Amino acid sequence: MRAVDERDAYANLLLPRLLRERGIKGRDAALATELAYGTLRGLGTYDAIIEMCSDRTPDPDVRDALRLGAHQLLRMRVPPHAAVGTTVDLVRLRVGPGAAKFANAVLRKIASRALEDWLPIVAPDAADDPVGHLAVSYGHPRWIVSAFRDALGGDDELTDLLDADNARPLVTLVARPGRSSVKELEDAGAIPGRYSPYAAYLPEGDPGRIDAVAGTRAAVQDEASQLVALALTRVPVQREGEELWLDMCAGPGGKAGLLDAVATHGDPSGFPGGARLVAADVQYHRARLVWQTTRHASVVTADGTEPAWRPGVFDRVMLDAPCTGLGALRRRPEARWRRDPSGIAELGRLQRRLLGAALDAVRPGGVVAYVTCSPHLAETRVVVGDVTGRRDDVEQLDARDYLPEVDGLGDGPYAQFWPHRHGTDAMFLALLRRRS
Ligand SMILES: C[S@@+](CC[C@H](N)C(=O)[O-])C[C@H]1O[C@@H](n2cnc3c(N)ncnc32)[C@H](O)[C@@H]1O
Repeated sequence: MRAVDERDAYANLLLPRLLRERGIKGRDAALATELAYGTLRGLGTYDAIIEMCSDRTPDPDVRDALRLGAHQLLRMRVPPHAAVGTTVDLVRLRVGPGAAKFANAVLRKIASRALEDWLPIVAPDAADDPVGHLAVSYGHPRWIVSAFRDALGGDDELTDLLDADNARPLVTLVARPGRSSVKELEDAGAIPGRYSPYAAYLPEGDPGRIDAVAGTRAAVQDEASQLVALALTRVPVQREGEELWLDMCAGPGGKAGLLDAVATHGDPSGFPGGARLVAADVQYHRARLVWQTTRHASVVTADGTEPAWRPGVFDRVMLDAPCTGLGALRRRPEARWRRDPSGIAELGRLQRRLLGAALDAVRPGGVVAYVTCSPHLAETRVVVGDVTGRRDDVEQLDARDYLPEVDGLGDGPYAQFWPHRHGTDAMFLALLRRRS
């Protein structure tokens, strides 16, 4: 908690390391993970309740301990005396006896009500301020609730989505075609995925212990990430001989890993195999990760907006654009509090430039997949609409036609995945063909 607050650490990277280093395993590791991730997700709600119960602003150390205590008292089945006792002990140890007394008083007030009784007190009234009400009740910043509501086109599924964001996601694996198989992952304890022919869900345990994952023949990859890459490979393009593909923003290499395998070995439900993949990323260290993940791809460090390749040479281009990542909040517990809507305009300019460059890179008749791991309209439809509106050489395909195994992707021509509908990240896909 302190590392996340003080040095912007990523909890999902730091915590597994801390657990390993300290030899914390099994149920203790599960408890520590729920404490850290659950507390970070619910910060907005807990801070509002803590403020209501305190007569002064707590120091950062004390505030983090109170947040941990609030999560145990309000959302976990920890007995109240244990939640209060351990939190007070922690404050005494880290800060001192005065602060421990203060923490004890605040926690006792928090413990006096259940979460459903606190929410009407701390959250704005639903009738006056529906977005503010949901923001506090479901632990999301207000601007994100608004963005989700706009992207969903209304309120009907909004609470389902916010709930899904607060739930622990299943670990999804991809068995890279030609290199591993779902059967191999099943033998290691995974369950076949719902949509992607290469997906398997791992109900428990560390994916790193699976041989196929350790050997990069399989990897951890969200199912929607797999499907948007497969959709790009399923669009027919007329070409005799080997196709040339580009993954323009490839780091760290999730989609490139799958594209590389399909390019080489083919996909029984679509592409027959026989393509070469060029994978680029502007950051050298991210390009290196792509290089480690792929087998046959040519990997380059390159800025997609200042291409290192000739225009009009690729048959298929994957543009998995840098974005806010609002579609993957369930994976990164603290991310929702760190993002800031002011960054969207600048990201939007980069997304437009990259999409223009992707369309220039593809040959007439070829196809571009524009993908974001965000459902925010300013990063999805608005970007695609602006860029295609300024060109007369682009035809938008109905992306849903290339994902026949998945329902509920929206009204088209885009495909929008949702955590509450599909159990995946909220990934967006537009498929654009360059006119011949
Ligand atoms: C959403 S991530 C891509 C994730 C990747 N496709 C995967 O599946 O693992 C976006 C990537 O774009 C890269 N990027 C940002 N600006 C870029 C640019 N101008 N040219 C190329 N890559 C860029 C970032 O370094 C980052 O690795």
